[in-house]
Amino acid sequence: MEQNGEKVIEVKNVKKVYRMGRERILAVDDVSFEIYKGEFCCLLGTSGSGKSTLLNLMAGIEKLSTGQIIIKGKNIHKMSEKGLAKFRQRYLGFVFQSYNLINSMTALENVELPLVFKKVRPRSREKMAREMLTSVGLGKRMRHRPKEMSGGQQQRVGIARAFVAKPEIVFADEPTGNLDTRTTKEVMNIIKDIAKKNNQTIVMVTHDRSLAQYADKIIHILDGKIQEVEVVDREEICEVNAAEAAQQPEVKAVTVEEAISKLNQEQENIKEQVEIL
Ligand SMILES: Nc1ncnc2c1ncn2[C@@H]1O[C@H](COP(=O)(O)OP(=O)(O)OP(=O)(O)O)[C@@H](O)[C@H]1O
Repeated sequence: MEQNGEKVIEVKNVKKVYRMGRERILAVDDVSFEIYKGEFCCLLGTSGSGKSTLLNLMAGIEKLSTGQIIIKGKNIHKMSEKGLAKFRQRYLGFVFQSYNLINSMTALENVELPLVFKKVRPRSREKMAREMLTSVGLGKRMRHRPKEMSGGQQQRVGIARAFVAKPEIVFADEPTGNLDTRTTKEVMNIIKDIAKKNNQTIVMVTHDRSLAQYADKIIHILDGKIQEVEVVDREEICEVNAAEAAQQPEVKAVTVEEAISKLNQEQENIKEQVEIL
């Protein structure tokens, strides 16, 4: 189908090969597509189909083997590391399945983080972060740390952090993968509403067919290849009919090893934030 508007992302004949000793894994196999400004695009496929690899290539987190990825007219894989980091700060936001919040920081401080990297002044960045947290319904949770919030609330902090600097494009990798059905709906609606209001482009990876109903474009991936591109007529989209039974929270004992591993993960998260944001 012909589409009008500004092409914000062009993926051209992209391949990604991983080498594991003598084994060669073709994770993304000659993929081409375009995403337009303001589109909500969903990369849909089963586990191991190559969705996350493709998203990471589009976000410049992974290096491609061949092909081109053009974002806002710029070939991102030709940029220097510094140039790419600046480009990400300016144009891109990220939402992760495991939230990737910094546990030692409050919700407010987590949301302020991209603005710190953008060198926004403290007073303005606090105001922006407060407004963003209020808009995702967390006006009363600003001083809470991630562990003092539910999974859905943590992901709302993750969304506030991804959108606070008003990036043109937000990449989301299984953003509701750890949430129950009711919270998934809330989180998806928040992402969709904020993006529509500001004409932001969303690229979301999921294996969950029911989430594709939020998208304008669904790219079906199988074995690293595009099977089909569906451009959805928004008027025809109907509400998900999924069961709303909230899951029972899991009670789990934590061993000393698990606690140490969590602390190490925390360090990794901070490092990752600094690299990505
Ligand atoms: N760093 C890596 N090194 C080697 N192989 C990898 C690496 N990352 C991914 N792969 C392989 O590439 C293929 C695609 O993986 P990818 O994570 O992109 O799939 P996915 O569709 O996102 O799966 P899931 O939904 O389970 O996350 C898989 O066969 C995977 O084993």
